[in-house]
Amino acid sequence: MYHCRGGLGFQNSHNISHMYKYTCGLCSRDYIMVALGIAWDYSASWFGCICLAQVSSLPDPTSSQEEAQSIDQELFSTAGFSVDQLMELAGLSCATAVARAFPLDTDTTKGRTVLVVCGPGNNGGDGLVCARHLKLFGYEPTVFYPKRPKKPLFQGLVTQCHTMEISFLDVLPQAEALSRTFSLVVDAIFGFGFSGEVREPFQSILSTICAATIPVASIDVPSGWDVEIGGSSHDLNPDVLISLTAPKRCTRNFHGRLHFLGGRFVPPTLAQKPRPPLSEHHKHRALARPRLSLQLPRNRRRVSCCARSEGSKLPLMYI
Ligand SMILES: NC(=O)C1=CN([C@@H]2O[C@H](COP(=O)(O)OP(=O)(O)OC[C@H]3O[C@@H](n4cnc5c(N)ncnc54)[C@H](O)[C@@H]3O)[C@@H](O)[C@H]2O)[C@H](O)CC1
Ligand SMILES: [K+]
Repeated sequence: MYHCRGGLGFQNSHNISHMYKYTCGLCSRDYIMVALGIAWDYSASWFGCICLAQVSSLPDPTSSQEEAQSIDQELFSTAGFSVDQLMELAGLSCATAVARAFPLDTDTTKGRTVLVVCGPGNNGGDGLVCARHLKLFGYEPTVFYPKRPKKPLFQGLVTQCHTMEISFLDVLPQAEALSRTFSLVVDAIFGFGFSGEVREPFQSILSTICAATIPVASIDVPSGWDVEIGGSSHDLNPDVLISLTAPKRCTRNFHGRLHFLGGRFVPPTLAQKPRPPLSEHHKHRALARPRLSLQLPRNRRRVSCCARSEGSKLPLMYI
């Protein structure tokens, strides 16, 4: 399949001799259309135009929920990482992305106050680490952590936040007060472990965040979105998304301002492996081994052709 459209689908045409230069309305690449055969003299809009970027030749740069979970397991097993190590790197990359997307105004305290809302799983753990690093970067993070797992890992992260003099809220303010008090919400409620309908108290929490007028930066997955499909118009609409390890399928429906790819811990050997489920990959006929847009060290961006989040057309910023 090609990015195939009639002339109306393209913008910025100008005549170059007998060829026409177009920008593909789907992938924004420039390409030359040469008029072919009997239709040589006809107007460009008459033609069906073929963008040389074939849809099927681009590897799918996103990972399914199952793939994300299997990569996660491999990182812990064959790659020898511990969860707290990965969480530290994930949380640090989230704080770095937030600092890039919402830089501090050095003259005022404007934009310093960040509310980090943490969920009951590892996504929430990333949020706690992110809060700690934000504090070190000069922000004033506050954490709301309504469902706290009893595991030592999470208890330790809470203690670390307390030691950093990060305050915790007992109750989430109403949307208006929240928008007045904070400049930004970091959404660390759910990541790739989310499924089904959002249960309380998180349904009400998400409604409040949606009703607030301040920007949201989501960690890994916009909370409440189906990891594969995405969200609806009633759901969270984050300004910034920080995907971890690999963008999930739902990021095709992300239309925010900035999309980062963080979590710099994937060994190249793991990044180059084809991913299950193979049945899905068989759909991409032109490619025997589709590769994900996995996070690699800066000097080894072997998958840089995927550095674009398909669907949203936003460039991925490696952090
Ligand atoms: N390899 C990596 O990229 C790493 C990513 N990390 C982060 O970990 C999360 C995934 O963590 P996990 O604990 O598996 O899942 P979640 O945090 O997304 O959520 C699980 C949590 O949520 C509850 N839950 C699930 N569905 C619902 C629902 N419908 N309503 C209410 N509650 C729900 C469930 O019971 C659990 O308690 C990943 O996204 C990254 O952010 C790691 O930090 C490092 C490695
Ligand atoms: K999230």
